[in-house]
This record gives sequence, C-alpha cells and structure tokens, in this order.
Amino acid sequence: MYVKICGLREPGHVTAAVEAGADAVGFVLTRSPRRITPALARELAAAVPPHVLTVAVFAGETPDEMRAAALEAGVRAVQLHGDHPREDFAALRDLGLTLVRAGSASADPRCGAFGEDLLIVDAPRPGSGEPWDWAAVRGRTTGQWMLAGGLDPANVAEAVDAARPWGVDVSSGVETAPGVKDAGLIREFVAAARAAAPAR
Ligand SMILES: O=C(O)c1ccccc1NCC(=O)[C@H](O)[C@H](O)COP(=O)(O)O
Repeated sequence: MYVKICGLREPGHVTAAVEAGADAVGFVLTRSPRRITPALARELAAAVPPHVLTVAVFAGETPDEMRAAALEAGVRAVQLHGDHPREDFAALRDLGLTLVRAGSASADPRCGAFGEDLLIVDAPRPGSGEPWDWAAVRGRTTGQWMLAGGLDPANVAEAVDAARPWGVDVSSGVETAPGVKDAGLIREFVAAARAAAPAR
C-alpha cells in the first residue's frame, strides 16, 4: 500500500512522515490553508531521503507557473489537481518529474489517460477532509491510483476495503485544525494504511 502524506509545512512533520514510512510527501503550492512558498518547500524537500517522493501540489496554475515553482522547490513530482487538460501534462513532461493527476471520481479513472504516471481519485473538494462514496470507484480505476478524500487513521482500512486502491493520500485526517499537522496522527495513519488490505 503506497502512502502519501499531503500538505506538510513543518520540518518535524516531514520527519514524522518519513520515519513512519510514508512513500510520498506533498507540499501545497496553490491556494489553500496549507499553502507554502516554493522556497519553504525546497527547505523541507531537502531533508527528505531519495526513496520518498516529494510532490508539489497545484490546482489551476499555468504550465509555466507550475514549471517555475516546481524547479524552485526542487521536488521530484508535480500533482495537478482539477481540470487541467492533457496539454498541461505534456507541457511538463520534459521536466523529468513524476506527473500526478488528481481529480474527483467523475474524471477519467484510467491512470495514464492524460499522460500522468500516478492518479489520485479524490473528493469533489480537495483538502476538505470530506469523506465520499469510496466504493463507487471500485473496479473502475486502472493502474497506479491513490484514494483520497476524508481518510483518517480510523477509517482508512474501511476505505481501502471499499475501493481497493493501489495507494492512499491524506491531509485533513492527520491534522488537528486545517493546515495544522499532528505527528502522532501521521504515524497512526501510515501504520493503519500499511495494515489495510492490499489492492487486488
Ligand atoms: O490540501 C489542500 O488544501 C488542497 C488544496 C487545493 C488542491 C489540492 C489540495 N490537496 C491535495 C491533496 O492531495 C489532499 O491530500 C487530498 O485532497 C485529500 O485531502 P483530505 O480530504 O483533506 O485528506
């Protein structure tokens, strides 16, 4: 089970995620209570070992804006949330970074359909912490895809059982308030996700 912890803003929480065994950590570089600057993302990413993917999260920026911010942040992946067209993924391909497409269950459920390497199937409002009908995507998705949207340490096993994803992504569920991460919840989430049933 691939595990991504998103919306990190502090070194201690990045360390907690890495030490807990997360596979990817996300830095939100778009409008959000979790937004940080590319310069801070660079500082945080510099402390992440190479086996953990560092991801810059965007929603609605132009390819030129995403390119500049991702290069400044020094991340290894970019995540495009929402209605970005195929052309945006194509425009970023030459960066040599992992491309992540994220959208709701009504978007194309096939990983790779827009030229991306990883897919996230999320709630209609990203970062809202709102659970949705996770079972609705079961069997509809293909490839390496993560389930997101309202996951937390207590419900991730149920969500995995309902949707059978390749991985999971969380933000609000490891926070005590919007944008305020909690190291204990991060550790609990990674452990619970790892213990959940693997994709079939
Ligand atoms: O986290 C945000 O505030 C955010 C804002 C705009 C676009 C994307 C955002 N987050 C992206 C993520 O990958 C979140 O982990 C995902 O939406 C799940 O969020 P949550 O339901 O809070 O766990």
